[in-house]
Amino acid sequence: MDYIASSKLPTPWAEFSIHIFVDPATSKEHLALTLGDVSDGKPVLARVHSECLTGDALFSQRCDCGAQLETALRAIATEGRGVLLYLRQEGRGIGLVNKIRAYQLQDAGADTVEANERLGFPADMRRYDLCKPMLAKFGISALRLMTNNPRKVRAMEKIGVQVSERIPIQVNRNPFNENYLSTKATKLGHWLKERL
Ligand SMILES: Nc1nc2c(ncn2[C@@H]2O[C@H](COP(=O)(O)OP(=O)(O)OP(=O)(O)O)[C@@H](O)[C@H]2O)c(=O)[nH]1
Ligand SMILES: [Zn+2]
Repeated sequence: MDYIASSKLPTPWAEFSIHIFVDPATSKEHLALTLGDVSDGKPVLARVHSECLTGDALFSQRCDCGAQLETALRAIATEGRGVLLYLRQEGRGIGLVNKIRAYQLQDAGADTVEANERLGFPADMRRYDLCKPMLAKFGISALRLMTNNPRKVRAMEKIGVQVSERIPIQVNRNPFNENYLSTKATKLGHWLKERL
């Protein structure tokens, strides 16, 4: 992972620093937002967020991504310290074209996992090994991770990033993402309570 540059990133909640990395293996650009002193060795409040153009930028209610992104940035701002990794693995790694194809299948009745499988993909193709060098750049080795995804916690521990605490991030359950969230719970093993 090649580190390229950093700048200020003012947001409605805090003035973050934004850092751009490029993965030479894929030429993908990945981002990190940091706030405060994250290099003091104490576990850092963190969100490891995979790109969802429709949810993060276009306000889609089909998923919970946009609300999770905002909630995570607000939480980091409130604490005055933290990191958000923004990984460009759209559609759980299948890319934007195939995610919209999967949505088309979902509109016809498939759930998110069945739709991926019908397109010839596993349910989740994401990789998290790139987080290690990104976090190392800021001297971060332990996280208080905001996630409901057990696979993400295991992946962090596998690459040698300690998860000292898992913080639930359940937001924006609505009629349009009810099935998406229940499929996460039943097929992907997410820790999700029935009601928010
Ligand atoms: N293939 C596919 N990907 C989807 C669908 N809905 C959302 N995504 C993608 O799912 C990913 C969501 O990533 P995260 O926000 O890290 O969520 P998560 O792995 O469920 O875990 P937490 O939110 O941390 O609990 C993004 O890459 C989205 O683009 C879908 O219906 N099909
Ligand atoms: Zn989404």
